[in-house]
Amino acid sequence: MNQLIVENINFSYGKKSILRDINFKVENGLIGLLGKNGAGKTTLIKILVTLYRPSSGSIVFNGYKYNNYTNEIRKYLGYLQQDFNMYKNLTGLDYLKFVAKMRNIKNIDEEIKEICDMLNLDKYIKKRIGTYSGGIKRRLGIAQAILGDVKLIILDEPTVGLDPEERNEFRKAIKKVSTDKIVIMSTHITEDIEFLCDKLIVLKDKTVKFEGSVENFIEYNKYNICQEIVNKIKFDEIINTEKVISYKVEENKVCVKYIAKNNKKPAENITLQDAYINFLEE
Ligand SMILES: Nc1ncnc2c1ncn2[C@@H]1O[C@H](COP(=O)(O)OP(=O)(O)OP(=O)(O)O)[C@@H](O)[C@H]1O
Repeated sequence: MNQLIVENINFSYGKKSILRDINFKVENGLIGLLGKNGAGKTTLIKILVTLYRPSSGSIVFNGYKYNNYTNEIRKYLGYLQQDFNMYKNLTGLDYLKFVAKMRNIKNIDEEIKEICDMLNLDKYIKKRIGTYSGGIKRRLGIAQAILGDVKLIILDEPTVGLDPEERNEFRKAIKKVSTDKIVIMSTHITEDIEFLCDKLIVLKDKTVKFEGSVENFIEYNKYNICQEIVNKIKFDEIINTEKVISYKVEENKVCVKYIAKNNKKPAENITLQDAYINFLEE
């Protein structure tokens, strides 16, 4: 079992404090890192991939302390950055071979074949990257991130710009990859992780405000969400007086969910998105 322990991390850009007392512990599986735009996800990711050094705190991966064993840790790291771009004139296969050589991988052909099978890339791999759709490019991005003996994979907003079908393909691929590795994926889109991630880490006010399962996150928030089925007149009243999370029009009625602190009858069928909107309001 792989293990990443982050303790009391602080980080500032100059005098601007971005992350404060970041603590969490993760093991194998898919971990969703959720936070609003600007919450500090990319900054935290750059620390986790050893590009930035925190001003204080410690990170330990499988017993290796980040500050003391940066080179060892890099051998186990796979990273897909937010603005990932590849050489358009290379084929996917040439690109993966290039990455494999840089990482000193021995059984290059075997390993590339295995990864392409897993990510359904075989059909495209001999074509030039310039001809790929956004979704295939992103899957090639994952392929390069998992080549070799990587055990900690970090993906920064990997679903941005993908259409719904590509998102589904991407989700299937990433779930497969995360069975025997730690995969941390940042996003501000709750749908990306709702039914997939084994653990959720939510960044808010510069720190980790929640760490646990999606189910626990929903449970934690549900007593602040009220659901009512009302007529349109009542709905107009609610929308003017309450913080509405979501609503659905059903014939002459509207099913509306809104924030209502400490309410004894929580809404049913609360989604991660509903819970997250309430959490951001707190
Ligand atoms: N190089 C930098 N110098 C100064 N401030 C920065 C720098 N990079 C980011 N910031 C600021 O740090 C904060 C956190 O940015 P970061 O990119 O880590 O957030 P994020 O959660 O990844 O957001 P997004 O989803 O928009 O990428 C923002 O206020 C941003 O403006």
